[in-house]
Amino acid sequence: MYIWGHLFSPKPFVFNFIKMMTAQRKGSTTLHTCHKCRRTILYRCLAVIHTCGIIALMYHHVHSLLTENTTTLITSLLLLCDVALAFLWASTTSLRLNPVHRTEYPEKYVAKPEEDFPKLDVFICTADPYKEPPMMVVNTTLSVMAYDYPSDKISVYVSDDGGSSLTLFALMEAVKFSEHWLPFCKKNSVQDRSPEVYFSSNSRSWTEEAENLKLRVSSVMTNSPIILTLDCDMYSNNPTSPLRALCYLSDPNLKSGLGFVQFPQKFQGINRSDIYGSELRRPFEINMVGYDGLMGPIHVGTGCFFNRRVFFGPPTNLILPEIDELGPNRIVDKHTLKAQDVLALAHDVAGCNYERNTNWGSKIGFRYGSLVEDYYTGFLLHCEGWRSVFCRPQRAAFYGSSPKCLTDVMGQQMRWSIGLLEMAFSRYSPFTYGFKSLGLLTGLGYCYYVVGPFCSVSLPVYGLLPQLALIYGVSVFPKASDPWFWLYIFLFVSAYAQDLSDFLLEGGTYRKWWNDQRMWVMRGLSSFFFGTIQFTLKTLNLSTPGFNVTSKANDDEEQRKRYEQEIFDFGSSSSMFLPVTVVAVVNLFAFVWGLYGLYAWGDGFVLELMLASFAVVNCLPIYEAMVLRKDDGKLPKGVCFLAVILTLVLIVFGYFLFK
Ligand SMILES: O=c1ccn([C@@H]2O[C@H](COP(=O)(O)OP(=O)(O)O[C@H]3O[C@H](CO)[C@@H](O)[C@H](O)[C@H]3O)[C@@H](O)[C@H]2O)c(=O)[nH]1
Repeated sequence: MYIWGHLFSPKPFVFNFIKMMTAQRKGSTTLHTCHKCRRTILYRCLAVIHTCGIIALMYHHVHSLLTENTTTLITSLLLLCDVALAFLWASTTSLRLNPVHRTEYPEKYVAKPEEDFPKLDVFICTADPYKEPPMMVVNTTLSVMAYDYPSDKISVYVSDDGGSSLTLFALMEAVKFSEHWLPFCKKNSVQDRSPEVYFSSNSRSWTEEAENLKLRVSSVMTNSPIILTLDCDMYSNNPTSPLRALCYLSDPNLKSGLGFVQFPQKFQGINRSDIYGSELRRPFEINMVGYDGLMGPIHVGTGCFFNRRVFFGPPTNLILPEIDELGPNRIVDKHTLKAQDVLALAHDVAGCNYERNTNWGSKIGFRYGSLVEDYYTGFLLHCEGWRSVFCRPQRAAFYGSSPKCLTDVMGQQMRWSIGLLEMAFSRYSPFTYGFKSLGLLTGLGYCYYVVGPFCSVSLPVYGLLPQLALIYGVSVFPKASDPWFWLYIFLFVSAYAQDLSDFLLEGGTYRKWWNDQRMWVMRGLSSFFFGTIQFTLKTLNLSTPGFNVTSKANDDEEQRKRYEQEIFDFGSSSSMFLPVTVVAVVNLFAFVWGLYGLYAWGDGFVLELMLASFAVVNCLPIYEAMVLRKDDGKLPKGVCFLAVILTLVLIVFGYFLFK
């Protein structure tokens, strides 16, 4: 672990941007404001109507089960899937009932005396110099060191789980460079403080263990009351972020119970219509404003300013660590920083075996037990009674890099789904734990993520069963002349319309929404599907899924071109896409067959046909990658061949099910 920051000579800090804004806002002393989103009333009304629709659908299923003997298995399967989807809808809706938007006024903070600027420890983690190029780590480090904040109060702790000499060397060079870079940025009011971004801009104008170690070492050396956690690729894009966080963390009305201020994750280099849904707008922005009106946003691992006290028990019950030097309230004299005994202790608490027989990871610090340690830790902190705040300045606070290859996107989501399943089946499952302390809406909101992998059951059923039924002329949905037909239409339109409006109201576009909803289905049929299998194998002790670091490097020129041209890249190891390819082929077959059937069977299969046509439109990139493309990003012949074989097997299986 390397430590930089206030080891440099302190430079006077200049708040040009802030001074400018101060002139505009003299008078009021409020550091932040919060207002409810205007859509709230409409959303609440829609929630009531949609709930009635879901109850009616359940009644319809149960009634069919009791009265129609022939389709018991099919109706039971559809009922099961609808229960999972209804729960997913309910958990999303809990986040639509009280969304809020906040504004903070960092320009007012600057008027405060210097002692009101608490010390800030920044934790940056890296693990793999191939997937996370050292220059990326350097840029992130320099960008936070150049915050509009007293330099002598910032300490940066970088941990490298890969132990790379190259990363170490790059950081040592960065230290030398920072002596020029920091004064330059502040003197010239540069806003892009990641050198890479600044120089490329034409305007010129596992981790939680890696985390607890930094928590202890920083306790010994600086013990700053505020901690910022960052992934190595998340550079600072807004130098006022610490002051914005302080607008909340220093507020006497909030401060005793405020655990953390979470900024959204934003990504650079995403193509125009975001074909892989990489902006992750729903988890990182839409849902966050919903959580913010309840107990506060979930923790998403990076871009988060913590109150150090949050790691030592509930707000009303301080849990002290095993040695006094690690306590959150101890004041460290900066002159002792380089003392031999301090360094020796820092070395000691960083040891691999230090945590044995202690509360680290269970009652104090970041919590162990899931591959989504951020979500897990945030959940337990909220259960302890801590609150959080979502801070989304107009100029994005941080930018990171998102995977640009579909296989990497799916790999990352698969890891998340395994982590979420670990949580779902743990003692601290959001399904069963915490409702009492969190309240119904926040509790349901936390379930939103853990219920996601369970939809990997609903999607194949909805992607295959009605289509196979259509092929054999068996109807599983009501006919167009049946009044229940309109219930299905209503539920589909209502759910999708709400999803679209969420997206548009939080700054998305129609094209991005379309791609995002397609990725939701693709994730369900690949990442979540294989994640569930991996989790099952892990539970049976047959495999141990690890933390496969997401690649942030993008060296493949052809792949980069395809991404920029918005062409799907299925990569070479495409077995991950077998289930979704099978679903694509079955739906195409059912769609063509259903069109013919429309003449032969009349209006009996309108819903089945609509479903198949919706799937076909969504699967257009898959058909293209199977048949029309010749480049390296196409679906390999082996996967296409297997998909066709499996489709035939399913059609034969359908014969026994429906005939
Ligand atoms: O053994 C490890 C593995 C990862 N990392 C670092 O952890 C960070 C996140 O890893 P990444 O591969 O980028 O994971 P993502 O899935 O892209 O990250 C999201 O999801 C993770 C798991 O929920 C969170 O830890 C992250 O903060 C969050 O941004 C990176 O800086 C890595 O260098 C380590 O330090 N040690």
